[in-house]
Amino acid sequence: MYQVKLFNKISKVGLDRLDPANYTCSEDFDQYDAVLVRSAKLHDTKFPENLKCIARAGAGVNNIPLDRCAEEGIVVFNTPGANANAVKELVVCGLMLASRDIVGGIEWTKSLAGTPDIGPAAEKGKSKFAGPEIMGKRLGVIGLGAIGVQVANAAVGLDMEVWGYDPYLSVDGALKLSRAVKHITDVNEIFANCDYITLHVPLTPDTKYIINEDAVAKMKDGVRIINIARGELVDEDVMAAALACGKVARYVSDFASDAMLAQKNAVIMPHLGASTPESEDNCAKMAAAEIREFLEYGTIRNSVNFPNLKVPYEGGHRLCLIHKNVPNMIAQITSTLSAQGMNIENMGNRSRGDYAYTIVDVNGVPTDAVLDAIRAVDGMIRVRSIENL
Ligand SMILES: NC(=O)c1ccc[n+]([C@@H]2O[C@H](COP(=O)([O-])OP(=O)(O)OC[C@H]3O[C@@H](n4cnc5c(N)ncnc54)[C@H](O)[C@@H]3O)[C@@H](O)[C@H]2O)c1
Ligand SMILES: O=C(O)[C@H](O)COP(=O)(O)O
Repeated sequence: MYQVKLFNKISKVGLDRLDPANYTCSEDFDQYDAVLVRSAKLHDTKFPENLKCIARAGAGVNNIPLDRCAEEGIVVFNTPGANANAVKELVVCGLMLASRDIVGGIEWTKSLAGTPDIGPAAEKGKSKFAGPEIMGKRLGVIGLGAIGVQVANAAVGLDMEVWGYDPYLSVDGALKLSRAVKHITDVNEIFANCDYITLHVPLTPDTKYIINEDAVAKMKDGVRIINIARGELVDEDVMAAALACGKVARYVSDFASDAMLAQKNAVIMPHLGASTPESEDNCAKMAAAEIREFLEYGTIRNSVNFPNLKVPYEGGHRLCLIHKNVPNMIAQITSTLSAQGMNIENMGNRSRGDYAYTIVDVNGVPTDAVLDAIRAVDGMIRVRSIENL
């Protein structure tokens, strides 16, 4: 029986994919084999020794200590693209919120409740909330991954002129991107030329404060910025000053902070990007499938800290080995197994940065002595023997 610790509320549709005959899910476990999480911060969480994997039902993994997990042989997954449509829809809404003062207008209209002749009174005040159309304006999309591509294509459909920047654009992303999107290779061109800028990069040490004093100084007066990606991508001191002087006409963000809530021209939402039943279900289903494939077969799919690897199972007993990516590991694994009298029926190996993953199917159930001998190989991080495969 595998125990799955829930650090956030996870859609039932996903939890239902974890067969109760083999899995129990709870928020209360101290010992657990797997974690299901959304945005809960795990940096200060001490993980139990039996934790094997963490599945983030969502895209951003900045809430998870990826390096520590890699060192401890804990595989971290996310669910690429599973909430991209939900975010794209909120960004389209964000373009409108960044244009006309829709929120201010709604609040003001509410304040008229009970006013005699409310219709004409509302008409009289509406010009305060007017703003430009997006058609024909230039939108800069920074980050062309699952979300950025969808946002860029949707904005083309709304007759915007779209510029896109992503130095690591994948082949898949390029194939999905509308040909009408102008590919930009220097982010400063986006800063200098766009009327609207939307952020779709992960939060990493490289992207923190991508919107900083230099970037804002290059921007057009009255630029409108949408940030449904992460609050820390924007230096809020800089943004507060830019909003106060009108350099940035409006900032639409999905991340609350006192500094931004104090700004008249900031529209702040409570991290609503992925909060649709469809995307919550999609993310939870994908995350549950990743946990099952890993715990039951050793397959790694959509990991953010280990290589992906699937070895078709054709019989034998499966060993899953997480180790350092250093010379001689495979030779040591195979020679250790053969010294213990075991034959390798099938195997696969992939590496990623400092780490590697090997799946070995052997011709019998390894004894504790065999497992201990493999554990003793220099550079080995974790040895798991899959029972009942
Ligand atoms: N508000 C929400 O609820 C919500 C929901 C989903 C995702 N997000 C955020 O959006 C981010 C992006 O999500 P995604 O699903 O598109 O992820 P993704 O991994 O598919 O795309 C990220 C893209 O950013 C690119 N990138 C990385 N560094 C870059 C840089 N310095 N400049 C330009 N591009 C760079 C990558 O090459 C990749 O194509 C997530 O990491 C998360 O922080 C927020
Ligand atoms: O990175 C993500 O997927 C989003 O920020 C969604 O976070 P949530 O699952 O906490 O809504």
